[in-house]
Amino acid sequence: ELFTAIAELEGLLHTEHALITTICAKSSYSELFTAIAELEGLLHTEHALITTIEKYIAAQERKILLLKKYVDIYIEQYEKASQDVQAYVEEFITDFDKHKNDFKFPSNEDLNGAAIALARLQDMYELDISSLANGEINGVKCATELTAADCFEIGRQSYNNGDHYYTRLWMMEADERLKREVNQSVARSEILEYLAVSTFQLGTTSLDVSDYILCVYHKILGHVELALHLTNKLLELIPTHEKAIGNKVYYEKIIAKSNSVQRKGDDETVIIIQNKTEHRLAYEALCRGETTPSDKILAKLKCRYLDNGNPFLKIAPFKVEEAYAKPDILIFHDVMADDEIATIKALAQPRFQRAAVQNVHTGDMEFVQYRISKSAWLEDMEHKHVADVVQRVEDMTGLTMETAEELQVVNYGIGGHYDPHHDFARSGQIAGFSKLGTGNRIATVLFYMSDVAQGGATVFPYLDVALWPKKGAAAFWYNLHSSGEGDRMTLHAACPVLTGSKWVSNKWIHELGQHFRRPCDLKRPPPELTA
Ligand SMILES: O=C(O)CCC(=O)C(=O)O
Ligand SMILES: [Fe+2]
Repeated sequence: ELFTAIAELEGLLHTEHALITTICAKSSYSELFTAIAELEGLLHTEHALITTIEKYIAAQERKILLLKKYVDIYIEQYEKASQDVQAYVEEFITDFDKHKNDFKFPSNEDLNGAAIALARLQDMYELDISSLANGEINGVKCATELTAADCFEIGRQSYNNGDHYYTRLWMMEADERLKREVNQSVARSEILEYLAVSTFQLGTTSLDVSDYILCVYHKILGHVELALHLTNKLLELIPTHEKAIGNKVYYEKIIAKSNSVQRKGDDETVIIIQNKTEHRLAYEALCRGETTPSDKILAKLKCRYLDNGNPFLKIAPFKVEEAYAKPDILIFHDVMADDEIATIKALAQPRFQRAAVQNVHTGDMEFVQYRISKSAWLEDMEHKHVADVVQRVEDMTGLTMETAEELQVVNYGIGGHYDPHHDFARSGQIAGFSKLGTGNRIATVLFYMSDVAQGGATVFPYLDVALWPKKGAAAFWYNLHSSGEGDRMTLHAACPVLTGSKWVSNKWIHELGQHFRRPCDLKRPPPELTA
């Protein structure tokens, strides 16, 4: 800015000089008059320029003063440290310890949770590790590139989670990246150590990568040989590495023993079969947007305006889209305004708690891997916007809100999800809401308070339905048959968020008080649909 300003000023001076020369050279008054007027305008410009430059200089002087202040602090610290380094460091650590709660650092638990979430995303969305490490998701650049040390850290966390499959993959990526790094971010010996151990472990155990995946490792290539090979490489780097020396002896013993037994084949490939259940595969494909209901089912679905006989809604009816029929899943478009969403988010955020579930044996609240999100409850009275939204649910559904639960606001970060579940409580099950004496959760209204960049669909695995979050829209379905029995077909899930953040709010409507609004039906549901 200074550069531009000075250049302008110079130009201005030239103009001014030329003008004065002209004025002096001319004798006509009218011309002088015109020239003076111009000169006045010029003076204004000049004044504005001078003020700007003065402001700029003042700002620079403040910066210099700030820098000088820091340099003084550093000089003081440097002098203190050079007198007695040890005392200085000790004092620093005690001081830091005292204040560490004032800062927010990611804990080991955070790091661990991040590694689990990453494995979930890799698995669910079939992400390629190298592109991920390049900061790309599905060809879109989303983040900065990972260093070998970053990949190593993810691998280390995977190892701590007992996930040798991903440990191996991340350590291999770390090793690849290390080859290209000028300033090596991690020691190769550390990578090799984890690589060897995870290779060995992967061969000896059939492991659960997640609840649903059973990896079967075929011992075609001796995993022990591979682990030994990696350990030898490690020993080339650090011949005195105690653990490696121990492992080498151990692996050699196993190989010697197995050599005396007839080896089955000499095919040098590692085959890992992911043996997921059919249900799990269908769920994952649905989350990736690969499946839809059949054309026959889709052809019957309609869009319509709905006023439920309400005079106000005659003027501005709800825009309703059918996402599925029997069980009916409806999408209401534009039922939460941007300012309502902003209010609800702002009220919920300070109260957010990580979703926890009660342990049936101990009664303790525990964090669970199948539901990762933060949530808070809002009362109608807290804000007009909350009350308005709840009234809207009554208008949309025709059901009373008297016995409904408070509005639950939920936020999912990257990797946040909720595995397939029913919203109703099964008979005999003690869900938190069962104690209310208002009956079961007859229906759900799920508001979308954000779009989601990638992932994060609400899916119904039995129906092949995927609802993609659209800010301001809401989904509605009955969880119970009109007989009062749970409708098993309403099984649904929140797919992991791949990029972006997902905000929703749930309004769970209860049975009590709905008898005239949704009359009971003694006809039992068809047997295949009974829970
Ligand atoms: O977030 C979603 O898409 C679904 C949430 C849900 O099913 C629940 O909270 O019960
Ligand atoms: Fe749900």
